[in-house]
Amino acid sequence: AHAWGYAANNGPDKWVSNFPIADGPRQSPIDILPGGASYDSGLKPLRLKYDPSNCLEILNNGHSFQVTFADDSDSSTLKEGPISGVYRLKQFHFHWGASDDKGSEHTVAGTKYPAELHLVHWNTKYPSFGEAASKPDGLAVVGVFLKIGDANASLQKVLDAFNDIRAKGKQTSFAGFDPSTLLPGCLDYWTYDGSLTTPPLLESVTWIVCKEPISVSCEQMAKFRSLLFSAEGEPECCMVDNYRPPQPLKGRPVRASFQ
Ligand SMILES: CN[C@H]1CN(c2cccc(OC)c2)S(=O)(=O)c2sc(S(N)(=O)=O)cc21
Ligand SMILES: [Zn+2]
Repeated sequence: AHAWGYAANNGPDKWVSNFPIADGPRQSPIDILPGGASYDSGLKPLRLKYDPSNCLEILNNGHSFQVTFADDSDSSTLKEGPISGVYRLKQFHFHWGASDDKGSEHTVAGTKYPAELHLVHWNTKYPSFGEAASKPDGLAVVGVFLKIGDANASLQKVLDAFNDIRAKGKQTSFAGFDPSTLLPGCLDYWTYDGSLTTPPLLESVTWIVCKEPISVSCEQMAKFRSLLFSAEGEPECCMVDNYRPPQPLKGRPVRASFQ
């Protein structure tokens, strides 16, 4: 069986054959309707504390690129917000389009952004990431939209590492990066119960989607699109449109931390 991807023959519409949960009750992403979200005054502000010394490496996994963090202590964590307990940062990655009119996974009243950042955290009530990944409260992913504007100096540090990871399977050390420099100034968010947006599509994610986007320049978007889905020695295939479209809400409430 060929591996999953984003092409016509192995893309989002085909995932259900190997991952039947693709048609499950709490799939992600979704189209967020601000008018349909209910303000919940009980929602706390997000409490994010990241230690740059936990930053380990950057790798091209053939679906996206990700920056991986050491998660053997509570030094890079997400607390409060809609969650209870302590969740540890495992990795962050992005999804983007072939052009600036698409690329995000979540949409806001149908609006697509050119890219979306995901910061993946796991619940330390479970012994490991792998254990947590299959539990209904196992993961918490903070989503941040990218919008075309000024060049983003913090993002540029990540893009400068791309020459070493152009092809699938390439990785290189990446140290001392503080992911909080990728967060918007305002941390107002929407939250709902969902899933991973890629196989295995596990329904274990508390989604926390920031209302305010961060900026990215056109030139920086071009750099994202210079990565390859393909491995060295294979026909080159540009890594673009690595996003799953919005999935049915199926009656789920979407709460807002702001009025
Ligand atoms: C390939 N992408 C996923 C890889 N991971 C995963 C998760 C659980 C189990 C597993 O294999 C058993 C792998 S992951 O947790 O790093 C995430 S987070 C995420 S998203 N876009 O919803 O934020 C997609 C993936
Ligand atoms: Zn993602």
